[in-house]
Amino acid sequence: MTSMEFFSNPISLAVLALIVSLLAVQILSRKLNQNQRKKKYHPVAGTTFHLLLNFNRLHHYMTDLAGKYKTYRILSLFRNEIYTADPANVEYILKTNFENYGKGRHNYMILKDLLGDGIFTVDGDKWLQQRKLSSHEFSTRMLRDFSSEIFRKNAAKLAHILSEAATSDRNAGRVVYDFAGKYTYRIKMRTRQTSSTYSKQRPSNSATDQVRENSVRSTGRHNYMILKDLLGDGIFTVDGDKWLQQRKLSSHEFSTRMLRDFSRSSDEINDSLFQVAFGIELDSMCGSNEEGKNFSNAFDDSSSVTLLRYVDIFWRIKKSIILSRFLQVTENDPTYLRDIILNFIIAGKDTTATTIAWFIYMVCKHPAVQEKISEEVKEATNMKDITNYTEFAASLNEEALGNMHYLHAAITETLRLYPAVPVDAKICFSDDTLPDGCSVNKGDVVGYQPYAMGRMKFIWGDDAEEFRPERWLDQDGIFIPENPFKFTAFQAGPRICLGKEFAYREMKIFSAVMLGCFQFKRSDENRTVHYRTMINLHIDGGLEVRAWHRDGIKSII
Ligand code: HEM
Repeated sequence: MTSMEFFSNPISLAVLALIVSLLAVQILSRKLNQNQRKKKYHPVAGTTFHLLLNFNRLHHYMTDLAGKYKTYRILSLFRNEIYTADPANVEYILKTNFENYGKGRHNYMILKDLLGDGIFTVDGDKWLQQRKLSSHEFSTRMLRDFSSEIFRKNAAKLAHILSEAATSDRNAGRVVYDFAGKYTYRIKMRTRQTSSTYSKQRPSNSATDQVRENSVRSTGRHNYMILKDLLGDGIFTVDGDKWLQQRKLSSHEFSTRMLRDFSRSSDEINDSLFQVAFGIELDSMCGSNEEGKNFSNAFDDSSSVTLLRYVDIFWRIKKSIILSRFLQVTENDPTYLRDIILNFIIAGKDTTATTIAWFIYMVCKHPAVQEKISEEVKEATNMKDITNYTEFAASLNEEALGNMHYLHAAITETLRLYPAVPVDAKICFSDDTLPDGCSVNKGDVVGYQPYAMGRMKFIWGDDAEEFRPERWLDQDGIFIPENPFKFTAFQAGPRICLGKEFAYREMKIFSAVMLGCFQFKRSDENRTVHYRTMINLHIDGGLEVRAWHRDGIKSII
């Protein structure tokens, strides 16, 4: 067969094509193998089974591994997990290649039942939108002043509780820890109140708007605007067709014998209404149902705030600055607003509460630090004799707080050793190589470890495990922040904690009031203090302390 005949024969051409493609596959796969062989991976330190076995002391276990390997792999059935304590790798995943490491579907599926589509669970545009809106809210002077006022008020309240315990010389119990929790719970109630109020804003379309316009005409726009946030388009706010429709429906319900008989058995109006309408027993009279009590209080507050609108000519301005941007964005999706709010509650609630508890634990272990903070607080507030807790708390203005460098350092040192978020996992979106030269694959979990990092000698020196606030101060006693990729308690990069300043303000006000007025000791110095393994680093079983009035402060109003 001549070459001409060979190339014009379809069978020989097909055979040739087959041989060429087989060769190509062989060459490619050899190259791929070579590449794979060239890839370097982090050392395997264990499996998820090992993490499970060490669950109760998980952070100790992971700290040991980080000390040994800096970055290591944990094998799991479905995906590799890579944990790093290496600041260069941390900077890379949190900042340099930020786009490639996010919450991902894995985190989203785990968290979404609790946190929905809030800032903690989403990536990309949805995250950016919430980040932008929240950053704006957090940077307002109004939020700063408003929150400081609440912190000071509640810190004074806490001082009264502690004073009572100190006077009666009984165990101050878990006052510190619980109060922090309760305080945030208050905020939660406020937020809930606001959210339930505002979530009454229904998705609007032109038809419903028209009905609304018509039905409010005779009540007067004035009343409607004042009442609609609390009462929406209910029977109290509307007229015309909308009122008639609700009136007819309710009259029918009210006239049924069943309703009459059922409601007769209840002897308290408020409660009965709830039971009748929704099947929920509020027990607002005896207060046995905590949720019911809180709901009733929140409802009363809403009612009072609504009435205030009739006399407060600034109510529209106030409304427009509270959550207004969030409301605009979520107008058609009340669930989204709920998610956003819930994420903020989760973000701010346990983080500061647990940190204050660890802080008190630390200053009990280090009485000299406790004394130094107390001195600093008195100096910064110019208060030699504290005679009134409320007055003292009120003296904790921005300037005074800004001068408390040692307190700032002690709180930061607490967070270095006991970070509220001890480990934080991202998902790798596409194959990548970390700065240490090791590869990570698409879908791998890549986590940084604030708890382990806070204890690494290669980051903090030989005294890494010691509580030493001085490490944060220069020779003039001025606080010097650390590289955020080494001190990762607040995360770092574009997704750094939004509430960092807010949290410091809150923690400094509470600590200043507590240590300015009282001396603390653990109730049982021999009891081992350990964390409980959960998302936030809680003290297992809480912290029991005793409080004494500081020199000269005995009975205080
Ligand atoms: C000691 C106190 C706090 C610590 C240690 C802390 C720590 C953190 C950490 C580690 C993250 C990153 C979580 C993640 O993306 O997986 C974070 C995010 C966040 N924190 Fe904080 N936090 C504290 C207090 C607060 C407070 C009081 C607020 C608000 C009132 C707050 C609001 C937020 C928000 C909104 C985010 C999400 C930021 C984003 O994804 O862009 N935090 N915080």
